[in-house]
Amino acid sequence: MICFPNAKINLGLHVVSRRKDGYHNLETIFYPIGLKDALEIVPVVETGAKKPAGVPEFTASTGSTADNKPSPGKYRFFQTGIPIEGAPENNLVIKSLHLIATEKKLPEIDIHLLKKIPSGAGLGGGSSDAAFMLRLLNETFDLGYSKEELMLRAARLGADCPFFILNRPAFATGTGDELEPIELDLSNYMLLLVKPDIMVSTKEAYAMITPRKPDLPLREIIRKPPETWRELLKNDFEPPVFKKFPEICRIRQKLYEMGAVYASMSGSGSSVFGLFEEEPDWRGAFAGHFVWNSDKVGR
Ligand SMILES: C[C@](O)(CO)[C@H](O)COP(=O)(O)OP(=O)(O)OC[C@H]1O[C@@H](n2ccc(N)nc2=O)[C@H](O)[C@@H]1O
Ligand SMILES: Nc1ncnc2c1ncn2[C@@H]1O[C@H](COP(=O)(O)OP(=O)(O)OP(=O)(O)O)[C@@H](O)[C@H]1O
Repeated sequence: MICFPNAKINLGLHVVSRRKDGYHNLETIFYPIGLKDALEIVPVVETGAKKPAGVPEFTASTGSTADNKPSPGKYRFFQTGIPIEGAPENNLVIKSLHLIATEKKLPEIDIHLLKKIPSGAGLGGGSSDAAFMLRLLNETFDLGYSKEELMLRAARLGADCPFFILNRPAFATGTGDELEPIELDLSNYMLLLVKPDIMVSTKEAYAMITPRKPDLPLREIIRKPPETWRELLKNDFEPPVFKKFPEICRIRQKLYEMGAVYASMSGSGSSVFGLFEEEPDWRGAFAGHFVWNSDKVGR
């Protein structure tokens, strides 16, 4: 079975307070977007033990036998597309698998991850893969977890993960795990997403912030038309991250110069998105950067 883990953007983000566990309470709006990875699991009985055709690299062997044949209850992990930092066994997809394997008996599987969502971008790419892996295992092997049970398990894998189980526009509080779906439709806007060649560590970004109560609650701002957001909707990560990486600030400025109704960094960066009423002339405008566009936000 195959699925397509999507990215998210944050519409406003207030870091409200520091918690005793070292994490932070925040307020943000999560909005799913159409930039997607592809994630497939195939029970080995269907593929035999051969390496799948067209996959250039065998990237992980944890749990496999020396000749790369999976042993019972084990897996093989194939990753293509954008390379992912770190050892394959630390991939969030594998962490999801391990989490479920502590509770349920799973057959041997081959896992294929095609990475299209850049990392260190504030787009939640790794978190989405983790959440979709939980969903995929649940559906493929009929494990019987409810959505709420999956969300609780997702929260153990990362603060952004529960959102991707819900995967619809939501107001988030707590560490990002308390989610309330909201009615918000941006499909009349075009989205332009720009990710410079800068990786922002989420942990470091939080360490640069002095938490504070927001001037205006996000819930109120988001009800106003996007044309008013430029003045009202703030991402608390922007000032410290812009100071450290002025190029990210320049990208936001450029998106406004190109006519964006609203432009902001997503999450802790480094990607920046702009909402447009009409498609701007963006081709060639961000040479050397990762650029993605969609004629309807959310599709
Ligand atoms: C910036 C956001 O993307 C906004 O949606 C998220 O808050 C980040 O969520 P995430 O990447 O899933 O975060 P995790 O992988 O759970 O945590 C990475 C690090 O970020 C910090 N962290 C994360 C979430 C949070 N509410 N408070 C934190 O202080 C912690 O230092 C943690 O060690
Ligand atoms: N499946 C995965 N895809 C991407 N990164 C992964 C994955 N599994 C583990 N990681 C690790 O997580 C780190 C952060 O990747 P991620 O794609 O979640 O970026 P992010 O933009 O920081 O996300 P967020 O919006 O949650 O802050 C990567 O540098 C990588 O080491």
